Amino acid sequence: MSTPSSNGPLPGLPASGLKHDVEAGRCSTKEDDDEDRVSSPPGPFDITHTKNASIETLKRWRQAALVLNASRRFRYTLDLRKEEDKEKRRRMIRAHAQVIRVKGLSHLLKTNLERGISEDETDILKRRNAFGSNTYPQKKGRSFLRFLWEAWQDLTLIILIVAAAASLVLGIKTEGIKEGWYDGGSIAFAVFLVIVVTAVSDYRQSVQFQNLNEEKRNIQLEIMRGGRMIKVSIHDLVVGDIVPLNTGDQVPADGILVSGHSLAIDESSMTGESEYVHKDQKAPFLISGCKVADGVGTMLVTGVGINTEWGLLMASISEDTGEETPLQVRLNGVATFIGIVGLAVALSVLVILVVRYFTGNTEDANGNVQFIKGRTSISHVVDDIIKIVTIAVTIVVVAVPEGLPLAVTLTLAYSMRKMMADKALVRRLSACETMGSATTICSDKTGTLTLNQMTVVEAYAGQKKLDPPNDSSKLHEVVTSLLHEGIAQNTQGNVFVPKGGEDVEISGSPTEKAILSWAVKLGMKFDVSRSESTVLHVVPFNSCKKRGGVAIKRNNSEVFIHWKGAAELVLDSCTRYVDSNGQFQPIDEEKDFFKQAIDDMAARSLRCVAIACRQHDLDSVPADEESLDKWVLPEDDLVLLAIVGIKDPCRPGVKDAVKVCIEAGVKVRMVTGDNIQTAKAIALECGILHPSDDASEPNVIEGCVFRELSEKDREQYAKKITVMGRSLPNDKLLLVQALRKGGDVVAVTGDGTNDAPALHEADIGLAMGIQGTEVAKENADIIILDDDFASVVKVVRWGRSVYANIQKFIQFQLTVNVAALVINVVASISSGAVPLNAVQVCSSAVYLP
Ligand SMILES: Nc1ncnc2c1ncn2[C@@H]1O[C@H](COP(=O)(O)OP(=O)(O)OP(=O)(O)O)[C@@H](O)[C@H]1O
Ligand SMILES: [Ca+2]
Repeated sequence: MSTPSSNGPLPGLPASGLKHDVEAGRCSTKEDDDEDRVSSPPGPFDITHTKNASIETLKRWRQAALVLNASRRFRYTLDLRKEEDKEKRRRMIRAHAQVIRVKGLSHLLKTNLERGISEDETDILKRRNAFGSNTYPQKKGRSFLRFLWEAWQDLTLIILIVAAAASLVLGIKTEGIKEGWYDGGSIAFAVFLVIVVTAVSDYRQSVQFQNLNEEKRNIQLEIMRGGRMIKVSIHDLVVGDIVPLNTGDQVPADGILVSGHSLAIDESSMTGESEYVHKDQKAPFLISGCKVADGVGTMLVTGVGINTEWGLLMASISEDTGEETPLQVRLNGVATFIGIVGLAVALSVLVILVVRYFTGNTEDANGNVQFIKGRTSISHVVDDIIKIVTIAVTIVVVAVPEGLPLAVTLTLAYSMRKMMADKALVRRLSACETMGSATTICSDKTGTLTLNQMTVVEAYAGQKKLDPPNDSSKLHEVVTSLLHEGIAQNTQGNVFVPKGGEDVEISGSPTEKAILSWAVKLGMKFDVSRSESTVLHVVPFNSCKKRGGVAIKRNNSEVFIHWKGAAELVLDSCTRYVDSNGQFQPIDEEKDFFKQAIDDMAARSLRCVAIACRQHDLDSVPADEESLDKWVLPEDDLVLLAIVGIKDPCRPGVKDAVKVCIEAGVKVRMVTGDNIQTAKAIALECGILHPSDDASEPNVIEGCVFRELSEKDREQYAKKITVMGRSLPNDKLLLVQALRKGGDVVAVTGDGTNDAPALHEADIGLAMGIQGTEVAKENADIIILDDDFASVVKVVRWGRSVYANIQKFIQFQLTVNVAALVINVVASISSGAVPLNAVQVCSSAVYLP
């Protein structure tokens, strides 16, 4: 498509009049510009760069996207006769507009849409200087003084501060400056200690959370530079980069869609709209910070860092880490309650003692009545009353458990630090304590219990088993070429062959990588296979469908549809297979053979994927872009090409970790999207299931059975489920809901976008740090940085230690407080003196856990 600079005004032409705004340093669209032109302004690097322009531009762009259809339609609907004709033209132009727009932009940004920008450092540096880097200034957290100021604002401490002041005054008054300050001074010192320690602990926590957020934001992503996929930090992204988007990713910068299939974006973080927004040629603008809810695509980065709306938002908010955990809230309540009780008791004692004093019921050390009306001097009375008040103050001080809230804060901070050291990134402090009471863990299989390092170890192609699996010598060329075509085109992965003859680099999801590298060993030339046909439509793999497909048109105009997905499901849609002579044969008699092969592999814990294809009439392929985008690829009447068994070994350490859980009374359940047989085999391998266990329903269950149950039955079944296979994302959610209803405290681990609802619903959601998608992490309370199930167990352990520590401290604190209170009250009423004074009790109260 050439640059249509000479096309002149065209009716209904989308406002793709991209003009490079030299002042703003980026491209903008002129809304009511009827001329469609892509002007060629100076290159992107001789442009000055201003900050707010991108947002303006973005807004204008959004409007522009609306203009693409709405306003134009109004202008031209007046002439009804020509309407149909124009609509046709419009549709055609719209289809091309995207290409023009992206081409124009990529031209301006000196980006190759297929290969990305070059890997040359100076080029990247130039881009960074011209457009900024993809970072934004952090808003500073609260200062230490702020924490200090907040630390004393607590009812128990206020009571103590007042008591300290009263005690100081009374003490000095009765015993003189030299000895009278002891009581008041020691209370003040205890209060001071509590305030400082609380502030220091809170401050450290806030700094820690800030660092965590920093770490969380530093997302690693794969981008295309110089024709190869490379892994970079999100902060290293520059304008002009080509970034592939997959389900679950976060849009890393502002940009425009280059190409995509079924791409749905969750823009709720920016717009508050919970509906997913479909992105295609008509709405190609991608906003930084939003999440990919479904589909795949490729974007061209046009704005980074502070020049995006997301960047501005991030720079203007500071994460609030001041939330109190439920345990903190509860214990604060307890402390306040005890404080109030102490206050009430002290007041009653005060009243009783004063009444007894004035009614002549008290005696001094010599056994004389203290107060005789008309005889006792005023100064004597004042002295005696001060003594009584001192007793009351001491009772208050003794009763207030000022160390209690502090104990929780410190224990939580301690556990959190320990969890961090054990590779668990705590996003919500409350998760630390909730984790301690978890009664069950629902874990997914792939990546958590297994290593997620997949290799094809068995393969059936044509009618026979390949032994070794990458021996293609006995394969008929029809099978080989169909396989090559299907695998190369039907993938979200990539194969890069370095020019120097080094090892090929394969990127993509672990499953994709395994299949691609298998195909490479079978002799597939990725680039060649891809160039022999063009992709018409893609149905990206997702966990609901458990298969992914692609429609391609060969250079000789033949159309083929390739599918790849969960083996037994794809096999069900197959009616034919290719035999050893390259002939398509009906599958009927052989179906059992293939079924047996799948069961066999699954029983040996292999993940099975089937590859199949079918031919399609060129005539029945949707003609225009719009209906092509909505084309539902036929899934039936397939020809089976191959079934592969992929090994994904159990993590070392998982078996022990599961054992620890079981011994600690935490039930481990496996919920996986994989084949039930594979799931069972892995469950046996890592000790979730014992060979002696009953492996029938409902212990081992398929997702489809569970989802059909009534709500009540689900609750019954859920308790017994140990392994759930072939589950849909929603099944996991149903299980968590059922378990919670049954009274369990549920922890869920997950990595995929499909796990997000369950992670959110769980009492504690744990997302995987390496394989986990951004969506999963966003919905989790804790991120397991090394993806290892053993780390999950460590989190449980530290969570429990929070409870154990606090329990011990409460026992200690309450014993001291209640005992001291009772002794002092009884003694003060009976003898008019307190045996335990503030110095004694305060010093024990600030004993720190
Ligand atoms: N890229 C892919 N292309 C085609 N089929 C795939 C692909 N990835 C996985 N599969 C098939 O889909 C099945 C289930 O995938 P799904 O995403 O639901 O589970 P998972 O998330 O990988 O597993 P788990 O739930 O244990 O983490 C797999 O058993 C496999 O057969
Ligand atoms: Ca998963």
